[in-house]
Amino acid sequence: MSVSRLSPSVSRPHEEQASPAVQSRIGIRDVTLSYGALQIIGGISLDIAPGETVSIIGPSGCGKTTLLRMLAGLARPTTGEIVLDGQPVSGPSRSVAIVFQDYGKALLPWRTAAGNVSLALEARGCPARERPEIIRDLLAKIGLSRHADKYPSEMSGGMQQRLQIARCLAQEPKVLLMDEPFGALDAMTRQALQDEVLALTAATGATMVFVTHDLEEAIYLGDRIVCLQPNPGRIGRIVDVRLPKPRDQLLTREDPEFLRLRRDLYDLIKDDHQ
Ligand SMILES: Nc1ncnc2c1ncn2[C@@H]1O[C@H](COP(=O)(O)OP(=O)(O)OP(=O)(O)O)[C@@H](O)[C@H]1O
Repeated sequence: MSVSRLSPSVSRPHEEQASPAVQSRIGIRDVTLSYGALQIIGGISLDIAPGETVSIIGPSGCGKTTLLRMLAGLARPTTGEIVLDGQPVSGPSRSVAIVFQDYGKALLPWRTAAGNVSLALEARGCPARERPEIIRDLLAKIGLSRHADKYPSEMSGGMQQRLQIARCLAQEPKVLLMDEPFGALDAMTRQALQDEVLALTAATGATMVFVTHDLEEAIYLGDRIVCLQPNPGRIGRIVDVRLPKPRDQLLTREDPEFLRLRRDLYDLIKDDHQ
């Protein structure tokens, strides 16, 4: 499905568009996490609808990464459970992909761009004869067609991050978890990648949880924004983003609703820091 075929809609567009095949529902049920006596996450419950994008914001140390790691099956809740399509998450799964900010560490330096994407295909048992075409398509989608034979060290930060995203997409994840993936990139690259990720999740129907410190990014990408509060990490507020889709870097950011949300969230974050 091409993104341009998606009709613009307002409230909760993810529930109104035609459903692509791979959508997944996430349930976070009374989840706590403690390291020894220190409680990091204190009782979070949240349902994330199939195909929905939820942005997570909150002050440093409030547990955003920890929550994402639990969703990915990389950390276990101390109490409560995470449920993916009705099944408790008990460890990492190929249907859940995670993109970290630190793209340098996520890529294999001894493999080319094509080789790094191939890794995900190999892991999901994709036959060797089918891989070249899929790799070509994915690299084209993220604008790296001409760089297939380059090694990560020969690529810019933005290119490496796009490659990490392509590798995650090769996994054909039902759930895409992103932990400040664009934090280290310049503004133009960041906006281009925001649009690429939105287009790709719209096309595949993947459910996305996106952690960011950037309020505008949270609004631009999200169907909802979850604001976490610290000590221990818990949900302070959930904000619906009723902005038309597909989003547009100029029109969306000029929309009065966007500006209202930005002001609201700014006030909220400011209050949390006082
Ligand atoms: N393995 C660990 N052992 C002990 N404490 C930990 C561990 N991992 C994280 N923490 C603590 O848990 C808290 C939440 O960390 P987390 O990285 O989830 O926060 P965050 O909201 O993602 O922060 P930031 O915005 O700075 O990335 C922090 O106080 C951190 O020091």
